[in-house]
Amino acid sequence: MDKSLIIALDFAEKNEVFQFLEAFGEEKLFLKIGMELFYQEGPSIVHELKNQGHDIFLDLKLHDIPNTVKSAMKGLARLGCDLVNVQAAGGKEMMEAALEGLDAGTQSGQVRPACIAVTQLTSTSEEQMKKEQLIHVSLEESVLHYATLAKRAKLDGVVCSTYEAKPISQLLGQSFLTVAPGIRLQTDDVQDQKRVATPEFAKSEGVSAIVVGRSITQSKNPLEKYLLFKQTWEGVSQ
Ligand SMILES: O=c1ccn([C@@H]2O[C@H](COP(=O)(O)O)[C@@H](O)[C@H]2O)c(=O)[nH]1
Repeated sequence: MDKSLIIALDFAEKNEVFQFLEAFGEEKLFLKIGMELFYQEGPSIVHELKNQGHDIFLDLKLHDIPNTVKSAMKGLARLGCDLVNVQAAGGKEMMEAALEGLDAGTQSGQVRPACIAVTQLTSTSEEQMKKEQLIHVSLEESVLHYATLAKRAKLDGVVCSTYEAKPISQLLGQSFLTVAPGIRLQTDDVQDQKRVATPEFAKSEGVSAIVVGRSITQSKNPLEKYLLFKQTWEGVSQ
């Protein structure tokens, strides 16, 4: 998990996914399945990609009453994904219930999926947060508050932007995961993202894993673009 480059497979159907993956040959990837793909294809897409040897982040951002989240997580644990998530705004009790569900659904001999909490979406600016969520502290304080709740609930880490990763690690320790979407190369379009950073900056801030979607998936040459991200993120030349 540490220092992973996670590709967000925001596609409408599995044919597009398999066509996209063809360019990567036998390379084992860390893939993120989000709402768009999961709601169309269901659990079978997780099984198919796991069977190909990829690691899976199932990004469904659960947010409901504790009992519902616990039951849902029990089912998700059975899918065998590696990483799942909840919305920290659901509260500590809900996050604890998520872990109980994951523990209950994890088969013997398998490892429980890691569970992280979304703090403030990377598409949210401080101005929006204050105006629309009526949160009257800085965005960083809000993220640190949610991260602290997640840590108290014994989650494995959080989804945050690159800008909050270092303060989170300083406050909650290096082993508490910081997974950062909103990653772009300098020349990429930021689209709907607000708190955006380059992979170089994410690396310098000690982010645990970066999530990259459209900059790779909508590129004319996805493999070439992936390798560019990978080189700057991992510092490995291909
Ligand atoms: O705060 C968050 C939480 C999740 N995401 C997800 O990450 C990817 C980012 O895609 P890009 O195309 O690179 O912008 C996407 O699947 C989001 O659902 C996020 O962006 N921010």
